[in-house]
Amino acid sequence: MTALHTDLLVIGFGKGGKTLAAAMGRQGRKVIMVEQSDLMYGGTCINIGCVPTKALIHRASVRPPEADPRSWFADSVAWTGSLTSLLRKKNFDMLDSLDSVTVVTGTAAFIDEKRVEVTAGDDRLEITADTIVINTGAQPVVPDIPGLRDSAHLITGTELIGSSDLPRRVAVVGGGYQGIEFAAMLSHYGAEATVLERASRVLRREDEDVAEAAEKILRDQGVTFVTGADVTRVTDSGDTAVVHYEANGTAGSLEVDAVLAAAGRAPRTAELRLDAAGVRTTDTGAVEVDQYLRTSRPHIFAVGDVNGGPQFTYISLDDYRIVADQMAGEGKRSTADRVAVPYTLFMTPPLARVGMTETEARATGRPVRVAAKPIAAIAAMPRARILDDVRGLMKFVIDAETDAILGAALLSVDAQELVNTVALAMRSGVTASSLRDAIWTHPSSTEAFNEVLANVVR
Ligand SMILES: Cc1cc2nc3c(=O)[nH]c(=O)nc-3n(C[C@H](O)[C@H](O)[C@H](O)COP(=O)(O)OP(=O)(O)OC[C@H]3O[C@@H](n4cnc5c(N)ncnc54)[C@H](O)[C@@H]3O)c2cc1C
Ligand SMILES: NC(=O)c1ccc[n+]([C@@H]2O[C@H](COP(=O)([O-])OP(=O)(O)OC[C@H]3O[C@@H](n4cnc5c(N)ncnc54)[C@H](O)[C@@H]3O)[C@@H](O)[C@H]2O)c1
Repeated sequence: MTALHTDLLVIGFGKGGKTLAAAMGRQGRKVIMVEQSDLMYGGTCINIGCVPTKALIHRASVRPPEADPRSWFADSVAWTGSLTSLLRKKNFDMLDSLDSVTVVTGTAAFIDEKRVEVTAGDDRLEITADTIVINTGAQPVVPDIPGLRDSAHLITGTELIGSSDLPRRVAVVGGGYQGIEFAAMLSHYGAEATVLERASRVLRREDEDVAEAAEKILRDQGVTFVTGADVTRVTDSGDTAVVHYEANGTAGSLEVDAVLAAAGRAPRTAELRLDAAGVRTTDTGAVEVDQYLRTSRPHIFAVGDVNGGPQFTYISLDDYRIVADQMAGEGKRSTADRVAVPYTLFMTPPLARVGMTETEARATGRPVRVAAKPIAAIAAMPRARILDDVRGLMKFVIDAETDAILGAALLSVDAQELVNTVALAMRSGVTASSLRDAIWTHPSSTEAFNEVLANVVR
């Protein structure tokens, strides 16, 4: 077995790890990046996550009327494949072009707290490192439903976006981010999508008025929701599967071509042999870290989905900043600094959120003011009419005493961009009145803030 020593070993080509590898490599440190698959250079987001899903969602919205939806789906999958290949190559080159960085393709596992073994077929490589960063991401959870794991019709999101064959009828198990985005996307391509969600409603993190508005848009578009659903069994029957469930005391079943597992993603640690290194995990199977992302072994860090934090690419990127600050900065940055972290659910139009919901704000006991308006009623936002989509609403939750913005829910065209302005305002202490009275370009979606923030509804 060959043995190497390096300053920094990164396990997994995710967002935080690759950014750290490039930054430390540019500073002249010796870095080894280990990635288990050459189809995953660049990690989940660009290969099987954010980028391909949003590309397919976008392509669904630009289908020419004369194009057959199924052929358009196949074309879109091919187009998306070219895009991810391009990004994968750029990501590989970003590290490979640095003299001090080596990319090793193989699966990493700890031998002890300083030594890691990388395996690729019969090849073995032993690496020792001063600092080790675990960035192995997460993997889909397939719920333990009788018949599901053995069903020939079970698919994950990765399989769905890699196949040019659009399933005609799909049961989506789980109504979280993946469930809703995939169901919305599939229905845009003409498939029948039914979301089976265990909880009593979808989007349960959102205020009821916001969740209802979003759900109505999805239902109008053709997505079916079964909430309070206990999926009891999946049985294959030739070319189709039958999904049996109980919801609100009633038994039901669905015959479908595919059953999509969208019931969450669990930290990926199984292959790492963390025990050998003395790296502890939490009850949920994540690598246990402190606010500086150090594991129970101080020279080993964990960044991204594997450390059990919010599963977003930009959180993995911020994890990089914290570890880089530990390795080469003042060591002050921590997860505790994070304020007003926004997120976007990419339905059409998108639902973006930041800060507290109205329910959360009222639960604090402070006086709360709510400013809101349906998009169709906002005269100062012709942008939505130009894009021919006036669905949705905007809602701001404001501290009635201090005028501070406590949170916002934006269900509208461009919401994925708008929310970043609101988040920056919240972080910078910009008041609701300042956001309301600011000068914005025209025609833009941001100018809606002039009108919505002036419309106090309660
Ligand atoms: C369908 C889907 C859509 C999403 N959409 C969004 C979105 O719109 N916006 C957003 O912010 N987030 C989105 N996410 C979440 C986002 O993709 C993840 O939070 C993010 O990619 C996590 O990055 P990471 O740094 O944790 O590692 P990852 O990017 O997951 O990288 C981990 C890497 O480690 C490798 N690896 C694993 N084990 C080993 C091992 N033992 N040895 C060597 N290599 C190993 C894996 O092959 C992988 O390449 C989406 C996720 C999915 C699945
Ligand atoms: N736009 C984005 O930012 C985006 C998009 C996709 C994924 N992601 C990330 O990926 C992560 C994983 O997404 P996800 O949607 O798989 O997970 P999730 O945790 O968001 O949602 C999983 C849903 O499945 C339900 N569920 C679990 N078991 C079930 C069962 N047996 N039957 C019915 N319902 C069941 C849960 O109640 C939950 O609502 C998310 O947490 C998110 O951070 C982000």
